[in-house]
Amino acid sequence: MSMPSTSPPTKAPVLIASSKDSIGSALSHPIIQACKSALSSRDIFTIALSGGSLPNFLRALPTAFDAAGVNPQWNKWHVILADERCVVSTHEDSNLGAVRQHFTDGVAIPKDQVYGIDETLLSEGSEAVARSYSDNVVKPLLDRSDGMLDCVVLGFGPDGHTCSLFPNHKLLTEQTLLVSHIDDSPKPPPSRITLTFPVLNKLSRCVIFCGAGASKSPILRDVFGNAILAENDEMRRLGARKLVVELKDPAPYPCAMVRPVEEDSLIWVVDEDAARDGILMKE
Ligand SMILES: O=C(O)[C@H](O)[C@@H](O)[C@H](O)[C@H](O)COP(=O)(O)O
Repeated sequence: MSMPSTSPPTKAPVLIASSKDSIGSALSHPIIQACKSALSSRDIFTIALSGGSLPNFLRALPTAFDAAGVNPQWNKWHVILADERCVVSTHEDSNLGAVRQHFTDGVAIPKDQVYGIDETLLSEGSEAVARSYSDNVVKPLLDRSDGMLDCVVLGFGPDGHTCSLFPNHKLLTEQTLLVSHIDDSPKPPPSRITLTFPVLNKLSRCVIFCGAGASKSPILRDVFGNAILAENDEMRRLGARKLVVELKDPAPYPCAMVRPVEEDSLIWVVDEDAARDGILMKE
């Protein structure tokens, strides 16, 4: 289990999958570790998931658990959304819809342990939706999980946003709310709810970033400094390589501002296309 630390990390491991097709198995590795660690201490595994391209990568999880010889104990999983668009779950923009379609509908996580927004509040606006998600979903799960989410799996956009925390937006300075609303998201749709930095940096045992494709490469180039190869046999088996990279200061984008203070609690998983100009050239 990770030990509390007093200062944010200055380095992070990066797993580089050989292609977009194999990123799911590389991503599964730290999720399996987080799940094992959580279930060895508690009877519950709490995980927050982004939307975008991420849910599709999670399709690899059941096979990866099998290959690792680890029982996922799906009935103990509680899945929340790192951010959600203020739409009903059947809408094509719904992150819950994508998470269900690509991941949770295919495994034995009880449906009532995959937590969407309260759609009856949509007519009242995004602030009411965010408050309800905080009070009725996030806070109770934190209580059941000894005060911290076990695992948070995030995407990052070509502008460096993560969750619905966008560059230069006032939400970057939110200190109090666990879940906030946003009505001017530069990425459509404009109305959303999102976990905030207090959750990502103080109340998360493990944060995993995942992204594929050349559009992510300039972001990685700005976020990371020097890289050192830290390959190991386990990574080779997954068709991936492991580097340890410096995190540049000051953090240039919202995704780089995620620096959970627990030791070994931040990891990035990308494919070769995303890493090519941003990381590999610094090896
Ligand atoms: O609701 C959202 O818009 C997502 O949760 C968002 O934060 C996403 O993770 C990034 O935009 C990366 O998306 P891609 O992986 O599709 O580039």
